[in-house]
Amino acid sequence: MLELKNLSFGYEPQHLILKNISLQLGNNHQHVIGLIGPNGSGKSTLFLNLVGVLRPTSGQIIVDGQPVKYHKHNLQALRQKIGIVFQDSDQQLFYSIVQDDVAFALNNLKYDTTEIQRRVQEVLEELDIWPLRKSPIQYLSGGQKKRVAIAGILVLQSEWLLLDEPTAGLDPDGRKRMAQLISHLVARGQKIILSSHDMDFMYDVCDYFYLLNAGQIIAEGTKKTVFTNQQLLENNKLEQPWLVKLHQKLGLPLYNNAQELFDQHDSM
Ligand SMILES: Nc1ncnc2c1ncn2[C@@H]1O[C@H](COP(=O)(O)OP(=O)(O)OP(=O)(O)O)[C@@H](O)[C@H]1O
Repeated sequence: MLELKNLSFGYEPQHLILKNISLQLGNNHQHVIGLIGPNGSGKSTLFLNLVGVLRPTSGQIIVDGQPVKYHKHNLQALRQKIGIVFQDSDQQLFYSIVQDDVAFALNNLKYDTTEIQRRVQEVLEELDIWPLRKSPIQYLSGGQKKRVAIAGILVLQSEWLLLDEPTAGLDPDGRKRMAQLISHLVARGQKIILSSHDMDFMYDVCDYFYLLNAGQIIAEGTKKTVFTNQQLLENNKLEQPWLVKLHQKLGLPLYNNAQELFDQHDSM
């Protein structure tokens, strides 16, 4: 479990971006946790605190009962426990050949060569980019780069995966594949925290939400609790997902995802 205890953070100490956040992630069968909030509310900053790239100004992060320590070897262990995929894939790719890039962290951690090859192949196949393994990264499209960046984290087999704006720049097919990838990862036990402004996507894939505004968690709950509260969404400049609009404006049942709606329609 990940726990934040009175966590505050400021890039400058006198100007706090995250303000006294306390929460427990991974409780109550939460598998895909959505972090939502308007631009500049602190979502990426919170992610960077969770993976130890940024150090809280005050308060603590506790991972499986142990407070995070910021020595180099502790941070290396933390990154094997919590992997992050940045919004901008260019931030985490080294512009080498795909398979070398994906193997980079495992090489750094001095894994055995056979194990590295096995994991890299497994993940590239899983993400459907095995045919690209020998391609130079600079020749890939944005969506392909995103998958390579995810592959480079998945090979670490971390318990937690943080995805910052995973659908940014993806076409509808890429977006659909991302949703499929998330459900596939969750089915095999991966815990995911993701942040996105695409509320339809978030509604589809997440099972619990935290709403961040001006560095504070101002609401949390299931998709039903958060997304049927129109005032809360308006106050925080968030779009209501189309399935919730169908429910509230046309009186349809509140479906969990589009597939549920279409299955229901087909069986009529
Ligand atoms: N490196 C930095 N130095 C100083 N201030 C920063 C830095 N990075 C972010 N900020 C500020 O911190 C605040 C929160 O930014 P952050 O990127 O965490 O928000 P966000 O919720 O992820 O936003 P968005 O939805 O636009 O991606 C903003 O006011 C931003 O200007």
